[in-house]
Amino acid sequence: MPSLEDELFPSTPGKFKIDRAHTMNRHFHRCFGSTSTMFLWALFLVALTASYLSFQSFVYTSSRYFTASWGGIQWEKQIRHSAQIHRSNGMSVLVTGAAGFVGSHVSLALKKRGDGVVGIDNFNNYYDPSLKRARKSLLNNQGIFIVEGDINDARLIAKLFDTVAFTHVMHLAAQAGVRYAMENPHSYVHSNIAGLVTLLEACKSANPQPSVVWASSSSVYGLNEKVPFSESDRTDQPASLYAATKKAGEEITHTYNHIYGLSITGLRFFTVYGPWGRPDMAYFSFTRNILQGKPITVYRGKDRADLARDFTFIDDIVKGCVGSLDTSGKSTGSGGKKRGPAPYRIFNLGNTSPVTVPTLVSLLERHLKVKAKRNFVDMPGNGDVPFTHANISLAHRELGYKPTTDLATGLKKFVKWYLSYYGYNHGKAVN
Ligand SMILES: O=C(O)[C@H]1O[C@H](OP(=O)(O)OP(=O)(O)OC[C@H]2O[C@@H](n3ccc(=O)[nH]c3=O)[C@H](O)[C@@H]2O)[C@H](O)[C@@H](O)[C@H]1O
Repeated sequence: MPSLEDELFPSTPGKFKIDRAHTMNRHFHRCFGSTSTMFLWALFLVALTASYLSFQSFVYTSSRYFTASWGGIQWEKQIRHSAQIHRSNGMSVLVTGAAGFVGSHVSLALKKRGDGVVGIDNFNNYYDPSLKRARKSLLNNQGIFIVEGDINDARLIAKLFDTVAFTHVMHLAAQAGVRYAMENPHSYVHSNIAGLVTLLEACKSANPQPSVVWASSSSVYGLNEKVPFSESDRTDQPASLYAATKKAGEEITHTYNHIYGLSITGLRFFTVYGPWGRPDMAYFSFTRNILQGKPITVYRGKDRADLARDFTFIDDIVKGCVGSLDTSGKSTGSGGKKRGPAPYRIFNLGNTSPVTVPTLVSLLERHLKVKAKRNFVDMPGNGDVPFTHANISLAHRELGYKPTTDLATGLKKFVKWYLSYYGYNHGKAVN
C-alpha cells in the first residue's frame, strides 16, 4: 500500500523532484505574497518558538521543584539535627555511600562517639538494594539521616553544604567491584570520576572547606609484584578499569589539594569483609552458594597457583577511617582560593597477612558446617590480580592503625551475622 507521502509525491525518478519543487513553489507564493508579509510571518514564528521554549523551561523547573526528593524546611531540619555534634572538639561529617558496607559502619562509629553525621546514598541496584535499605534503617535508628541522592547532583551537594558547615567529608560512595567493570564500564566513570569531581568542586567552594578522606583501593597496585605493597610502589599499571578510576581519583584529589588547598587523605582498602558486607564479593557469594548446595568457582593463577588476598576485617577498616579523620589536618582554602599548603596523604589499610582463596573456602566450610562444592577454573583475564599484601607501617605510624582481627575470627563474625540476617535457607528452593 502506498504511503501518504507516495500518494502526494509520486516517486517516478526525475518527475518527483520537478513536481515537488513546482508544487512547493506555488504554495509558497500563495502564502507569502510579498516581502513584508514574509517578514511578519518570520517574526511571528520566532516569537512562537521563543514562547514555546520558555514554557518548556518553566514546566521543567516547576516539575523539578515539585517532584524533588530533597529540599524544604522539614528536610533541612532533619539534616541539621543529624549533623549536630555531641562531644567537645567533635566533627560534623558528610558520609557519601552511607548505606554501603563501609559507609554504614563508619557512620555508626562516628555517631556513637558523638560526632554529627549526615549520609548520602543513591541506593543503586548494583547489588540488592534491600540490604542498603536495611542498613539505612539501622542508621536511622541511631539518629543518622541519609539523603537519597547522587553525588553527581551538584545542586544537591551545594544545598547540603549550604545547610551544614561540614568539617569533614568521608567519601565512600563508589562503583565497586573489579570484574563488573567489563560489563558496565561507564558506571565506574560516572561514580568514581565524574561523581568525585562534583563532590570536590563543592568541597573546594565551601566556606569553610572540609577535610576530605576518601576510599581508594588496593587495586591501584595492579601488576606490581614487589611485596608487601608500599604506598611508594608503582601504581601506573592498573589491571582493571575499576583500578584505573581509583588511580585517577588519587591524581584528581591531588590537583584539588594543590590548587585549592583541600586536605586530602586517600585510603587504599584491601578486600574488606565482614557483617553487613557486599553480596558481590567472593566470601559473601561463596557463603550463599555453600548454604544453597550450589558449586562455587575458585579461580587459580598461572601454573595453578592459588590466588591470595590481604582480607581486612571491617572493624579494623573503621578504625583506620576514623583515625584518618582525626589526623586529617585542616584545609587551607576559602571561597575557592588556596591560602596555603594542606596535607595530602595516602595510606594502605590492609591486614598484612594474605590468605589464599582455597583457605578462605575451608574457613567458611568450618563455620557453616557445610561442605563446599569447589569448581577450580583458570583466572579469567577480567581485571583480577593474583595476590595483594599491604605494608601498613605508614598507617601505623601516622594513624595508630593496627588491625587485630584474623580471617578465621572475622569470618566467624560474618557467618553469625549472615545466618541471623538471611537464615540457613536463604534463596533455597522450597519443595
Ligand atoms: O581491595 C580492593 O581494592 C578490592 O577488593 C575487592 O576485590 P577483590 O579482592 O577482587 O575481592 P573479591 O571479589 O571478593 O575476590 C576475592 C578473591 O576471590 C577470587 N574469586 C572471586 C570470585 C569468584 O567467583 N571466585 C574467586 O575465586 C578472586 O579472584 C579474588 O582472588 C572488592 O570487591 C573491590 O571492590 C576492591 O575494593
